[in-house]
Amino acid sequence: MADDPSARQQSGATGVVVLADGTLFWGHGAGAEGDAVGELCFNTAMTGYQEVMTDPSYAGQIITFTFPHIGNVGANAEDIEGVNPYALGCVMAEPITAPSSFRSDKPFDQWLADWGRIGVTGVDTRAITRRIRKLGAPNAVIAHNKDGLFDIDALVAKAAGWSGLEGLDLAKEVSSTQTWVWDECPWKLGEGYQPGDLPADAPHVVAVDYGIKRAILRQLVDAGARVTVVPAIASFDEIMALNPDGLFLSNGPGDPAATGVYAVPTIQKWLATKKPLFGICLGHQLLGIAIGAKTVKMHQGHRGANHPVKQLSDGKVEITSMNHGFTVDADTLPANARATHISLFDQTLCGLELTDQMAFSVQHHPEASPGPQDSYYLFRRFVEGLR
Ligand SMILES: NC(=O)CC[C@H](N)C(=O)O
Repeated sequence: MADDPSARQQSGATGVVVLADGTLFWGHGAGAEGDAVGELCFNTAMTGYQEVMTDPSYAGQIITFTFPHIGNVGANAEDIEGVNPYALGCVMAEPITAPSSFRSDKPFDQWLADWGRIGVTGVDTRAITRRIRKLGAPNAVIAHNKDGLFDIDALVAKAAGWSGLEGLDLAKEVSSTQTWVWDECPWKLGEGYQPGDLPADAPHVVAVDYGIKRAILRQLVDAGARVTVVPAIASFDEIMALNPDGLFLSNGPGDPAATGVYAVPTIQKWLATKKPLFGICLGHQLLGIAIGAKTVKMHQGHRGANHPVKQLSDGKVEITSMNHGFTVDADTLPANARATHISLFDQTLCGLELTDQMAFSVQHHPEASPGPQDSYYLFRRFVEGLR
């Protein structure tokens, strides 16, 4: 008898996560209806689901939240890291929790729907996480239909037919296309985001936007830098025309090797000026490639807000926020670079610096949002180096 996909529907299910190998995780749809294909990952942060969803580095990815109380602080217009959600959707264990926060404008479910993002709740997120840990991050489709109508074979084919994140330059897609000035500091209770108000002779940082998080921009300003943001494809000459004291390379989505095709020549020209450089996450990976190191795709990636990272100079451990699926292979660092930080979860490289000029980068997210603030010192170190 011919296979009947409808026979494989689960009664009452309005949402499903479909892996490329045909594995199905049934649940209840939330947010927008429809389907989206990308890489399925997991994030272990206990707070900050809205920041996570709007981090441009999550473009092309579907996030499984391992923390069950998603929705408890609702959604607002302030806690966003990019202009809209970049993650394709999210998978949750429990129904979305009703908001209980004075800062909430709307329930998370409504926010997802308003932005056209799909959620699936009631899923065994531990089973997904165990599977990713064992077998790596799969390509998958997340789908929501309020009548429970899914063409499973078509969804499996869509997941299996997606080319995957490797080789994908997504930075160009999420980057701003214009040059703009950022002048805002972190948020204060009762006051909101603070103005930068920096003197005209404060050091000037040009930040290359490969998918930059707003929290990074706020930390740079808070550390005392005037910041101009340029598109990912900005040329060396365009950057130099802004007369920067330092260059910042942002976080961003996709495969660093693919973005490196146009980013690396610009970075190499900057390094030749010997002026300071600081990179975060994708920016760290791009600096790595620019100095001749190699990046590799990780088995499962690091995504969460509790990742211990050791500073190799003094053995200090900082608890960090992370979101990456690629890593710089420490064994490929050139002679004029050294490892500065490593992950205590798997010893992967988490920071590097050049020994003959001020250029350094970290794989984790010192700006947090969400996550611990142990690594804020890196922004001060960079901006002090510009004076
Ligand atoms: N947050 C980031 O900048 C992510 C960098 C890169 N896209 C990765 O997944 O490793």
